[in-house]
Amino acid sequence: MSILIKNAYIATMDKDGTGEIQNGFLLIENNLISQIGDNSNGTADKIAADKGIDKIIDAKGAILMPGLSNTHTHLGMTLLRGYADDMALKDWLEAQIWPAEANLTAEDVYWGSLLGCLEMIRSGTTAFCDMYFFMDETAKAVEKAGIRGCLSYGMIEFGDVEKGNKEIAVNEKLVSDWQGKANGRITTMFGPHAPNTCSQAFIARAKAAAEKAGVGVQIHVLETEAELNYMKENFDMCSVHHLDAVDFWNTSKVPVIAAHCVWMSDGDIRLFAEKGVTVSHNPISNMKLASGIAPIQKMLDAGVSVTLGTDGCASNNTLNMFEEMKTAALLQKVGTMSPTALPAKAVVEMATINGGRVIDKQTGALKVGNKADMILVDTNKANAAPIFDVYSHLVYAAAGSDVKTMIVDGKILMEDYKILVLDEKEVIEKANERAHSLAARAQKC
Ligand SMILES: C[C@H]1O[C@@H](n2cnc3c(N)ncnc32)[C@H](O)[C@@H]1O
Ligand SMILES: [Zn+2]
Repeated sequence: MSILIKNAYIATMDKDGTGEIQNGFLLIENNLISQIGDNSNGTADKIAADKGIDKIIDAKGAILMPGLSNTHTHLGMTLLRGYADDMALKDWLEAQIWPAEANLTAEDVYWGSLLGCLEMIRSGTTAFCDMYFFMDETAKAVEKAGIRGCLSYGMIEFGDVEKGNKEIAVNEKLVSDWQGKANGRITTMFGPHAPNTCSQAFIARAKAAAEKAGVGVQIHVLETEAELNYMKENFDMCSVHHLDAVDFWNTSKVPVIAAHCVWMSDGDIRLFAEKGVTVSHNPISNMKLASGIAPIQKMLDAGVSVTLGTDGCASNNTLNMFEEMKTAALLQKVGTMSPTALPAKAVVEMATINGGRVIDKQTGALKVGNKADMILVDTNKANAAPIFDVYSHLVYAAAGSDVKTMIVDGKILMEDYKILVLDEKEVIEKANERAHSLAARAQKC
């Protein structure tokens, strides 16, 4: 299968390469990008005449860019969108979310995950990094929807060794069953939940298991001031140093993603930069739960690789990375009282190349040899006139609903706003049904 995209404004997001191409073309052969370049001399038409191309997309009036990577989700939780709002994290989890999740079934997570995939396709996310339960179901949804997913099982052990053994075994099975499946679109990680819900010994075990399996690890860390205080009271140090004591942040063997990182000290930031930890910044969730403002500009200045995530749909309440990009930029500016903090291009890099490469090294930028994961953003829109700077447009003016076409691993998932891989109506209906049934089981209704 070959796809030739022509007449596009291309934002390659290739940090060492091309940058932007005003009138560009891009050739996809099988699942890889095989050519990319300037089309002002009609190169695309010459390629089409020379080679038999299966599909030609005229992208005039659109921005072609890498698909967005959402590096922190709980996809099955999409069923809990709007289930409990306007609460602080601890209360929200303990009084509302965990009791609801105690009633989850595999079928709930399957339809919740498919709904999440649908929303991600519609709003430009080609890859995501997940931590949840019944992960076989999320894997099946990813397989069907055609996007890219890095899946971990959310392990909560609360210092119970027996429970810890079971949790590790479940995550190990996820890795052995799904790593590399769907032509490599599905990858896996280990997901110890957080330093205040899992013991230090358990988190160290999870890291060792990840290294043994050759997959990454992801964790929530320093999300709230309450976590920081709890760690200081109980261990006389913050979460970052508590885990550094067992060498958790060492990334020489496998990648480590730290979600939230709101309450990081300057020393914690230096340590993450030295160790090569990837941070997943979740500004909307942090604002909604009033967790605080992560020092993202400081992290970037220190050389930390920062990416963007939505968190679960119940604390956001969407999976829309365009909203996340705009919020990230605005929050950092108001948080530092500096309008130069987190400029637009840095935000787009967080959502594309930085996030992409932690999920799959061959994604996140449009360049020859990378996997063909990309989107077309429609600029035939009132909110897209005029465009003086493509990054400014993408962060401050574009909407997730401007995404008109998505290709993942060389396959078209949405073309001209039409979803080709899922029955949209069925997914929405079934997800609604499962959500209301879950709420009834959890005695919410
Ligand atoms: C994997 C586990 O993480 C929970 N979860 C969802 N959102 C957050 C958050 N912002 N912080 C911590 N845990 C969260 C899920 O509800 C699930 O219980
Ligand atoms: Zn989370």
